[in-house]
Amino acid sequence: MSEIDLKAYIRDIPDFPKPGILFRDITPLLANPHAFNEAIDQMAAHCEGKKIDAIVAAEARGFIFAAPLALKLNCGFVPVRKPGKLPFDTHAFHYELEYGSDTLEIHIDGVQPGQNVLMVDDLLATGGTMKACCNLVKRSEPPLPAAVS
Ligand SMILES: O=P(O)(O)OC[C@H]1O[C@H](OP(=O)(O)OP(=O)(O)O)[C@H](O)[C@@H]1O
Ligand SMILES: Nc1ncnc2[nH]cnc12
Repeated sequence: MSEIDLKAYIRDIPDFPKPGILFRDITPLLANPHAFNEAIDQMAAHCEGKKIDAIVAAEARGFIFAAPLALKLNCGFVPVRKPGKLPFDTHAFHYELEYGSDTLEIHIDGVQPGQNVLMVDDLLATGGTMKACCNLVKRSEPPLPAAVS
């Protein structure tokens, strides 16, 4: 059992970036290697006994947790990025955020059919980013070829 209270490393900033938003600032946690490591360990503990082939995460803050977790779980890391950043063919999904809207993209071959995928992010607010990532992964599964007999 850890002695580290991870919540103590998350700073609340009222009215950022807009009035009415309580921003959960994770930079104090990232600045402390013990707290950061503990956060990754706790995420990994949730995955114990599960077969995970790939982690999908959205830039930018999702990457911070997804990359070390992928190494720890010995699985692949599939980036979801803002438009125009991925060089190969992409699927795109438009979604609403707590303070705006955005589009995210994934490479069409980022996730292979049949893979067990873990979605990772630093935080859920409306859940819009997570939902967008789920939609992108669903679209990555090419339809099954028609069956003939
Ligand atoms: O549940 P939601 O309402 O979707 O909000 C959570 C998302 O918002 C933040 O990302 P943001 O788009 O601000 O980008 P950033 O990671 O580049 O800061 C955060 O890192 C999550 O991905
Ligand atoms: N309240 C919040 N704090 C930090 N990041 C966010 N992304 C979306 N909503 C957020």
